[in-house]
Amino acid sequence: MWLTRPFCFLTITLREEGVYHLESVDLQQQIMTIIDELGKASAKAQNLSAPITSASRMQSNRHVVYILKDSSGRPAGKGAIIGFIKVGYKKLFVLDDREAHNEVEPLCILDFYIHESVQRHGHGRELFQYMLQKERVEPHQLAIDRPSQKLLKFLNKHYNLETTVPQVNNFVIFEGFFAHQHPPARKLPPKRAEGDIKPYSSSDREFLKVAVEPPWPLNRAPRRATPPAHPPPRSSSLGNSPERGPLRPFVPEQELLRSLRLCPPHPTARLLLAADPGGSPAQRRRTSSLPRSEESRY
Ligand SMILES: CC(=O)SCCNC(=O)CCNC(=O)[C@H](O)C(C)(C)COP(=O)(O)OP(=O)(O)OC[C@H]1O[C@@H](n2cnc3c(N)ncnc32)[C@H](O)[C@@H]1OP(=O)(O)O
Repeated sequence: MWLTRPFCFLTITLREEGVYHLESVDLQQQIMTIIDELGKASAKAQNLSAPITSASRMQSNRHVVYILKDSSGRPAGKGAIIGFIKVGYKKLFVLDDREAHNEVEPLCILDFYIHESVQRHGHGRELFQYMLQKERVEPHQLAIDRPSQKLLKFLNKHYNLETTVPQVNNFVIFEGFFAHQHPPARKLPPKRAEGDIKPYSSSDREFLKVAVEPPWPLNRAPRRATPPAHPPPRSSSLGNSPERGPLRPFVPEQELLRSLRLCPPHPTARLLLAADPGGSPAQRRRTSSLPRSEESRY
C-alpha cells in the first residue's frame, strides 16, 4: 500500500556518545518517555508480562530504535507516533541445515510494533524497509527474536520469507541466512549440549519466562527443545489477551511531541536522526567497548 501522508522516521540509540550531549535535556527526556510508552504498548500487544523495550535498557546497550511518525496527524499538526522497530547485533550460535553450530553476529529484530488502529495499512512495511535501508541488510540476513504469528505472516507476505532453519534457541532465521554472512559464519565443532550455547544465544525475551511461568503444578508441561518452524503465538504461553476496544492514542502527544518535529531536521534533532548519528552500522558495531556477550540484552 502506498502511503500518502507525510511520514518521517526517527532513529534513536541512547548509548551513542552524541546523544548524551544533546543541547536539550528536555528533548532527551521526552524521547525516553516515548520509548517507554512504545515499549509498554508493544508488550501489551504481544501479551508480554513486561516491556522488552525501555529507555533505561537502551542506555545499557547499542540497540537502535526506528520510530515512524505521521507528521500530518492531529492534534494541530503535531503528529502521531505510529510504531517502532528495535534492532541490534547479537552474537548467536545458530544451526545450519546440517545441524552444525555456527557463530554469527547478525542484525536481530528485537521488538516491532505498529499501533493497533493502523495495523495492516502498510506502515509496518514502510518502517521495516527504512530500517533495512539504514542498516544495509537484506531480510534473509536477519535473525528474529521469537517472532509473533503476525510478524511471521508479515515477513512471508512482504519478503517471501517462509522456510525457517530450525534452531534450539528462540531466534528464527530463514533459508538464505548462511549465504550472506559477512564475515563468513565460523564453523564450530559439531553439535554441543544446548546448555553450552545458551549464554550467547539468549533472547531479549528470556527474562520474561521467569515472570510468566505458572506455579507448580501448572508448570509441568514438557519443554520443546526445538521451536517449531512457526512458533506458537505468544498467547499460547501467556494466555489470551482480554478483548479490548480501540485504544486511545498511546502517547500523550501534546506533551511528548512538542520537541519532536524532526522533519525536516533541526539542529537539536540532528544527532538523533538516521543521518548517521554514530557512523555507519559497521562503525557502530566496532565502537563497542564491552565484549558482546557481556552487554545487557535489553
Ligand atoms: C521480534 C518481534 O518483534 S515479534 C513481535 C511483532 N509485533 C507484534 O506482533 C505486535 C502486533 N503487531 C503489529 O504491531 C503489526 O501487525 C506488525 C508490526 C507485525 C506489522 O505491521 P503492519 O503495519 O500491520 O504491517 P503491514 O500493514 O505493512 O503488512 C500487513 C501484513 O502483515 C501481516 N499482519 C499484520 N497484522 C496481522 C494480523 N492481525 N493477522 C495476520 N497477519 C497480520 C499480514 O501479512 C498482513 O498482510 P494482509 O493484511 O494482506 O494479511
